[in-house]
Amino acid sequence: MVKISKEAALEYHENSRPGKIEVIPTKPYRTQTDLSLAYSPGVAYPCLEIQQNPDDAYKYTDKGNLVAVISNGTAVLGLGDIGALSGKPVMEGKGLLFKIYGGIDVFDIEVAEKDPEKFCEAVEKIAPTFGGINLEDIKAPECFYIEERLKKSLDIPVMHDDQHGTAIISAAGLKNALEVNGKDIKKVKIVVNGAGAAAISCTKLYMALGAQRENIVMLDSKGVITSDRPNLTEQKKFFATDRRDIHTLEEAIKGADVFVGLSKGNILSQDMIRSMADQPIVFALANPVPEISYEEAMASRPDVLMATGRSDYPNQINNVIGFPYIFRGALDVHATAINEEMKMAAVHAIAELAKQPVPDVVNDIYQVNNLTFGPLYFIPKPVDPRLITEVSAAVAKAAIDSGVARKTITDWAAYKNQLRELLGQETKLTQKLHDTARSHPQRVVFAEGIHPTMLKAAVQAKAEGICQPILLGNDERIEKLAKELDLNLDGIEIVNLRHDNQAERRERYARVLAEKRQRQGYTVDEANDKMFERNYFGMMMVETGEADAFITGLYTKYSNTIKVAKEVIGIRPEYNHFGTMHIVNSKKGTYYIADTLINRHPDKEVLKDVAKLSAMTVRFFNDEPSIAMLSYSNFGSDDSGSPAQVHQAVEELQQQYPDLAIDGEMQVNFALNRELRDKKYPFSRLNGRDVNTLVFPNLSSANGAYKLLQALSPETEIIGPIQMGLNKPIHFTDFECSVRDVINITAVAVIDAYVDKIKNKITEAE
Ligand SMILES: NC(=O)C1=CN([C@@H]2O[C@H](COP(=O)(O)OP(=O)(O)OC[C@H]3O[C@@H](n4cnc5c(N)ncnc54)[C@H](OP(=O)(O)O)[C@@H]3O)[C@@H](O)[C@H]2O)C=CC1
Ligand SMILES: CC(=O)C(=O)O
Ligand SMILES: [Mg+2]
Repeated sequence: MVKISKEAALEYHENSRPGKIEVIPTKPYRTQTDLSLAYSPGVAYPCLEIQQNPDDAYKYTDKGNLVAVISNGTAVLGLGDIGALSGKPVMEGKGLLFKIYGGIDVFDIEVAEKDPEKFCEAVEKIAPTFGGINLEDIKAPECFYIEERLKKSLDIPVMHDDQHGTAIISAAGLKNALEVNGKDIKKVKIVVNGAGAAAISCTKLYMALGAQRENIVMLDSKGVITSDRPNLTEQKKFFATDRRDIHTLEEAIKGADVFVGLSKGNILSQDMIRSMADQPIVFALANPVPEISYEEAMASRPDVLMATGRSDYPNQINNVIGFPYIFRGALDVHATAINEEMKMAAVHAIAELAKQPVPDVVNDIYQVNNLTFGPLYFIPKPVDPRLITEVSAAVAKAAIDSGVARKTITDWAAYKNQLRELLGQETKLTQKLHDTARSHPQRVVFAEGIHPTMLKAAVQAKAEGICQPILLGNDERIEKLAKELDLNLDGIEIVNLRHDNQAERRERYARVLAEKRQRQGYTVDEANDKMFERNYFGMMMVETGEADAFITGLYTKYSNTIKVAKEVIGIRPEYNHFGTMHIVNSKKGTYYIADTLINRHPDKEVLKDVAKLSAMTVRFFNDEPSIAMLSYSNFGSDDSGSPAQVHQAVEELQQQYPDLAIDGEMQVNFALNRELRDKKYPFSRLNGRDVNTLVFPNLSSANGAYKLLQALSPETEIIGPIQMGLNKPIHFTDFECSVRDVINITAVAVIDAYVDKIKNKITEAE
């Protein structure tokens, strides 16, 4: 677990430039025209439109995606009343979280005003700027009045995050923790330490989930809140107990099932936890120092179900799991409020998500093997990419159903896709690939069933409906690994190709292969031996039609796989070579790069085949190829060696395919800059066209190019390698590829297999 030092935290905030956020323009601004549109005179037009119709502010400004994080600094984390300015790092932090998790822009606004009336007036005056208001770290009881008044006076969602954000997450956590220990919310005894903004709101929500008021004891800085205490605020009075036998936390907590701390650090002892009932739930949520440290709580007794507000321990119950997504959903339907229905929808969506298999990206970030629902994982991690789709969609839907939405959503699948895209989780192309594969799932053989990445990918691809996986490998070892990784193998076939029960199959495959290659000196005995190798066996499954596609490469060297593929599957009759392509999905657009893996030193003929295969593959992805044949010279400027070979390949291809948009040789900058190319080389066949396909002169340059992009711009998605030119859908993976990479390739293989089947049907019909 990461330990943070004061020095590191201060350096983080100071370094490169002070603070954590900045404002970035979203429209072009480089030319005189751009500036005239962005500002005077052009800007006057949207102003006048908004004057006519105020709702147009959502159309012409960032209002609909802009939230104010507003605080007066009176209850900053558990640090207390440290003042508006001192709270600014927290508010900037919230801004950062809104942006990275919800794609929402934030202005943090620190108002140096403790008087609730004056504070509300200030907020009301600046409200037109925003699509929503997140009140933050304002102390109780003032926060209750402030929120109520602003909710009434403003027609945009207003939420005091410390109250409702915390309530939503901790209610989801409580619901799930009670599922882990099997206790009934209606019967559990709950001690809430703290009676401020967060504590009051959390406890109300637990009651909405079924907790009984008579089972709840609340404490503030003076001890147990009993009904005979004078001068209780309205909120505290509501939770005051009639019991007279308890005064301190130590007395109150005896025999309790649940402790919720929303007070301050280090006030809960190990003995107090030991005095609680079986399998006690301890939520020590004060920040930054919890009511008891995670280590101490865990050491107090073995059956404790523990959560803190911090990111460095298991079960982080922190409003960050809620506010970005709650506001996202509310903003997307132009909600006028965040109401009880929306909050409850968020509780259930968050609780449900913790029970679903965890995506690899989450395991990777936390450097764990497999997070699974249970004592150490009963609340989703803040980095879970599914939170935005599940929680925001649930909130938006509840807003529509409860009548506070000014805009409706009907296509929920499209909305979820849009949310994924917003955070760059999925580009349109991968979505399209997955959707297409899902509509025609095929039988895919995964060669390395015993590799954790491939096993996870196969299970996930099955769960997503992309394919019916067949795993090659030792069934006992695969089952053991699946158990360790907590993967469900239901409905997944495992073929132990070396087992006796596969003898008939091996012999049959050997006969087919030997017959196919008898003119290349193959004997049945030799072929029989080869069937003990997974690449031979797996490819034969596809060759004989017992499977539709094959994925390999996590263990095996390409040179070996290529050799086997050529022997077993063979190259398409109209070509003499095959190759691979990588698709690069960048902010600038989608580019197809070839040949990235196969042909080390291509001659002119190989280059021609790679270019033709690239054109075919780009069309396969429903794009029109516009091909630049690359080199380090332009259109004959160097007439020897590698450029000359590219030059000649282009000449022959242009003659053979007069309609194909292809030209070269050219340098990458001319390929990617149409204006520059058109100006300098107006004769080019690519004149007026953007290039989308880059055929490199050799393997080193193509391979280096996509790896460079991968390393320099992690936000760029790279799909591949995509095999082109073999007779059947045999696809390769990179050694170091992720589960997601394998799933993407699986989707390509499935589509490839489906297209093959259609083509075969057409040929048969003819
Ligand atoms: N994990 C999470 O997501 C969140 C955690 N929090 C944490 O919860 C805590 C409270 O925040 P918030 O409600 O906004 O602040 P408030 O100032 O509104 O409330 C603080 C409450 O704590 C009580 N308190 C202080 N000391 C003690 C003590 N020794 N024993 C019992 N109660 C005590 C105060 O009592 P009194 O009423 O007598 O003054 C008050 O009721 C903070 O540590 C904050 O970081 C808050 C929001 C979200
Ligand atoms: C998390 C949070 O909002 C707080 O501790 O105040
Ligand atoms: Mg807070």
